[in-house]
Order: sequence, then structure tokens, then C-alpha cells
Amino acid sequence: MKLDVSGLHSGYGKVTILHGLNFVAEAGEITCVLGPNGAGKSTLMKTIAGHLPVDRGDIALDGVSIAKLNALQTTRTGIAYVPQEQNTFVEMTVRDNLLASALSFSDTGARIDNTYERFPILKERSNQLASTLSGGERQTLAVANALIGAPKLLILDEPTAGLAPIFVDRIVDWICELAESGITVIWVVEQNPEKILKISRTTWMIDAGRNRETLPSADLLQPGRLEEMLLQSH
Ligand SMILES: Nc1ncnc2c1ncn2[C@@H]1O[C@H](COP(=O)(O)OP(=O)(O)OP(=O)(O)O)[C@@H](O)[C@H]1O
Repeated sequence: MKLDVSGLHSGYGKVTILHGLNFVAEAGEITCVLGPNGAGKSTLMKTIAGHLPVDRGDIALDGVSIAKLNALQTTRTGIAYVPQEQNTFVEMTVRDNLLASALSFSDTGARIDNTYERFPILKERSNQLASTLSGGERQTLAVANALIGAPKLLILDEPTAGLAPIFVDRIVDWICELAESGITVIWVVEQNPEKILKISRTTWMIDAGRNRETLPSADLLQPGRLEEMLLQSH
């Protein structure tokens, strides 16, 4: 699925954060979003996911506008969103988290088994409350919760921030496989994005709620280029 955001204005009540932003995520590709703190990256993701209203502009999925849909309706179009925070049901066990995410499918058990096969750590932690998981385990659960519904477009807001390299590698491998299977991925990247830039084709840089530059992700892997781009933003 191709996502096309054009001239987007949105924000919080009367406070406008995005000022006419454009953004495209091509079908079956991993597209990165990069920018300094407070640039509006999460605001863009929340608006795409239907958690914030579109004030002006449009969001289209394969050419069909989804700008007026709420969060639930957006999920039904095949978009799954993993927010930066509060992305699991912390007072529920790992299994109940997965169960809740797979409830609307007839093959709930098979979906959970698949998840456990891929991430044995979640099976090991099956009866543990999500609140007691380590940061990496909880992020893994958050991504698993989103994927259990077999989305067509996956939005990840800094899913590997603060994680140990082993978890980063596993999540990167997993997302790479998903993109190869045809899922469109939008990845808001964090401080050390090299591993993700390597598997992404295009990066959109945003700053102060506006487009700054759109470039091949490989360009940002040139020595010093990333630092240069981020420094210019301040
Ligand atoms: N609920 C809210 N109410 C009012 N303003 C908000 C709210 N959430 C975020 N903002 C403001 O919107 C602006 C953009 O925030 P946003 O979280 O989208 O940035 P970001 O690029 O994701 O930053 P970071 O890299 O720090 O996560 C910031 O100035 C922030 O203070």
C-alpha cells in the first residue's frame, strides 16, 4: 500500500504543529522519518494513524483519502501503529496482550503460536505482566501486538530507542522480512539510525513541522553526513 500525505496541517487543539507537510511511503518499502526533537515526527504518525484530526491537507492510501477516519477506522484499512510510549497493556500478561490484539481473528491461537515461534522470549514471558518486562522485551511485544493483525502498513515510532543491540538487530531483521513480504513500513528513527537507514530506501527529514529534505537513505550513511544534516536543523 502506498501512503501519500499532502499539505498536511495538524496539531493539538489550536496549536498547529505540522504546517503543510508532504510525505510519501512507497508500497513494500521501509521509509524513514528523521528530524530533531520536537520536529513533529510523532505528530505526523499520530495524524496518519487517526489519533489526531487533519486540520487541512490530505492523507491517501492507494489513492483513497483516509483523512477523515478515526483511529479504529484507520486500523480497519490495514494500518497498524506502534506509538513511542504506552504501546502495551501494562497490567495484562504477555499472552493476554497478544490475545487482545488477535481477538477479532478466527485463528487467534495460530497467530499467537507464530509470534512465539519468532520470539521465544515472549513465550518464556507469556504469563508475566507487561509492566515487568525489560525495555527490549516490551518493545518486542508492542511490535508483535501490531503485527499479529497482519497489517498492510506498519508505523513504528522509534521502536528501538534505548534497546540493546541484540534487540535492535532482531527487530531490524524482522521488519526487513516484513517489507520483503510486501508490507509498507514507516520508521521514525532515533539517535543511532545506521542499521535502519541501511534497509530503508528513502528518508524524509522534517524540522519545525515542515519538510526539510527528502533523500536516499544511503546518502545519510556517508561519513559525517547524518551529523551534518542534524546539526543544520538547530
Ligand atoms: N499533547 C500535546 N499537546 C500539545 N503539544 C504537544 C503535544 N504533544 C506534542 N506536542 C508538541 O508538538 C511538538 C512536536 O512534538 P512531536 O512529539 O511530534 O515531536 P517529535 O519530532 O516526535 O520529537 P521527539 O524526537 O522528541 O520524539 C513539540 O513542540 C511538542 O511539545
